[in-house]
Amino acid sequence: MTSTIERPGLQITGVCKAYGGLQVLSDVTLRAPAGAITAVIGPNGAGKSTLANVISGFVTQDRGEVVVNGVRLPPGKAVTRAEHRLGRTFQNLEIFTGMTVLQNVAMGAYSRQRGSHLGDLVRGPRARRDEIEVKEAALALLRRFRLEHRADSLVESLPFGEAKLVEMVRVLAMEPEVVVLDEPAAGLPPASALPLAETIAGLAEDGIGVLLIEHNMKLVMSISQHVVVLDQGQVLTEGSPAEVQQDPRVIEAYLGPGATTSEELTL
Ligand SMILES: Nc1ncnc2c1ncn2[C@@H]1O[C@H](COP(=O)(O)OP(=O)(O)OP(=O)(O)O)[C@@H](O)[C@H]1O
Repeated sequence: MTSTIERPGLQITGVCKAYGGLQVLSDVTLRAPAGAITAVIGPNGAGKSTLANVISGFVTQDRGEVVVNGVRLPPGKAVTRAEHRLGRTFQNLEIFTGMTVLQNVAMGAYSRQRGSHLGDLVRGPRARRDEIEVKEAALALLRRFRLEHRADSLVESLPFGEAKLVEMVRVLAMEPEVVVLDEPAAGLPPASALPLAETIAGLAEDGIGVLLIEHNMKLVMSISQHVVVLDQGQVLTEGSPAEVQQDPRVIEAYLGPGATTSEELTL
């Protein structure tokens, strides 16, 4: 595996975005290096989802750039992200209903191949070879995440937690260098928190740069190496989980002026 020095991961520099008169992101600069979990936290409306949308090309920034391993990503072009090895999960689950779990995961692998030889996928012996490879890779991922018994189930028949895991596995099938996880714990029962934490930590151990956008502070503080706090579209502060939890500005941003307890940030 290449070293993290050769693969610097995700770099966001000076990103600005306004909707009408509302400045939603102001000069946001942060980095999510390969092999580590970088969390973005902040109160409701801080701009976290907008930032995820800018990174993944669903929203076009007014200024600033998004770079993955030294390559600048074209603003507002979500379809290019797979070829730049950037994957993303969504706050509101994005899965392909009407398809099986295996087909969902295989779609991730196909999107990786799309740039190279999509035409071949629908004709010729190479197409059949590719199809077999894609299926085997998808099955291997399902085994790794203990989902192989669900391979032939329609994805909409799964419990919510497993469907979310399928979404993540589909992203991994793209063999991403960087993943943006938008509130992976949202809607999950508390019992799912530990396996989810292990899954996300495993991505970083595999060398992926993880940008984790999350409201669940216990999850964030237990697995992140670096935490960036957004407030009103600006980076309020950043540091280790311990530093951020103790920062009076962070406590105030979450709990209001005059607050002194960090209880809510350590839940
Ligand atoms: N398409 C849009 N048009 C106008 N305003 C928008 C649009 N998208 C987001 N906003 C506004 O931008 C601000 C930031 O929203 P965003 O969803 O990015 O925040 P967030 O930190 O993800 O919030 P939450 O934690 O509640 O998901 C909010 O005031 C929101 O109303």
